Amino acid sequence: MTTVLNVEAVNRSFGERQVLKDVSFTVGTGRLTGFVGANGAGKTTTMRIVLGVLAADSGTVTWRGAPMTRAARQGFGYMPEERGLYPKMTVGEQIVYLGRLHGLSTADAKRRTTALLERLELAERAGDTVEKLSLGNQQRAQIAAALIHDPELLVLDEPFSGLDPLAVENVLAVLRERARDGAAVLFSSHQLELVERLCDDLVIIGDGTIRAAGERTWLRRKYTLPRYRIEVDGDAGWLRDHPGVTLVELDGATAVFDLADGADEQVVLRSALDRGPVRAFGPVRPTLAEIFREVIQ
Ligand SMILES: Nc1ncnc2c1ncn2[C@@H]1O[C@H](COP(=O)(O)OP(=O)(O)OP(=O)(O)O)[C@@H](O)[C@H]1O
Repeated sequence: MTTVLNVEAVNRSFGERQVLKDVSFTVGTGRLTGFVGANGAGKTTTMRIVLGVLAADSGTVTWRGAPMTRAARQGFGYMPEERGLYPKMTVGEQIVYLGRLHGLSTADAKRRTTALLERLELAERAGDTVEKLSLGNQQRAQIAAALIHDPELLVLDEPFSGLDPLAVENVLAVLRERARDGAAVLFSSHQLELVERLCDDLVIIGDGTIRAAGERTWLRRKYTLPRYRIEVDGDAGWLRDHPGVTLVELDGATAVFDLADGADEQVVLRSALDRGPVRAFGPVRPTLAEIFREVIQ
């Protein structure tokens, strides 16, 4: 991965209220980076600053190691929170028009629009005005608008909200293709299960402060408690009296337990094997929702 976007020590206030406090994180090429946080945590404000729609009070945003320029931003794709397509223009015309604004020839813009609408399963709606589309299809049209010029950086504010599960899969596949082709993708979402499933990297913001950031698998390991799950034949109740073990859950043959500092899970496994077959044994990794709850406290 190559880090291309670097947000460093960004602060921003509205009136007396500081809504971003020393916000720092990076976004790399070829990766999907999920930006998660509660309502009002500062996601949209951060994205607007990255896109230059809003100025930071202090701090820097660099692109490929250099200060952000207007030219660099022209190569970005942005799907803002307040969706901005013209309601009375047809979807096809609108995407072609946006492609032209980004410097594409008419022929190229048309060719790309056809391919993109096809890929987003919106080809049949190309001749419809935006106001006639369902909300989910309007959303897909917005995504097409952000993608028409093959942006190097895609910044999407809640791209999955309001999409049905099949549309989520479709949009997700499209974003993955873009990442695979070398784009950097940053998107915000409230849907933690979704973010957990699809992101390579995560940035968690709470009350204007970055609470955790990094590779998803690394974050999950980092926040893993010394917690284990075991499944045996018969009853696992004997674990209750095992040194170093605190039972969290016991359901017949299955148990979840925490280990005291310095205790060795292999000792517990051996004790279990001494009693009979062990069907499953391993660490319990926290879900993103659990990490989120922990770091947002
Ligand atoms: N133009 C503005 N003027 C005053 N306050 C603002 C402005 N824009 C945002 N805020 C405040 O800044 C805080 C952060 O808002 P922001 O929209 O960045 O959060 P968010 O994480 O995107 O939330 P949501 O998930 O609800 O969209 C909020 O308290 C919001 O009310």
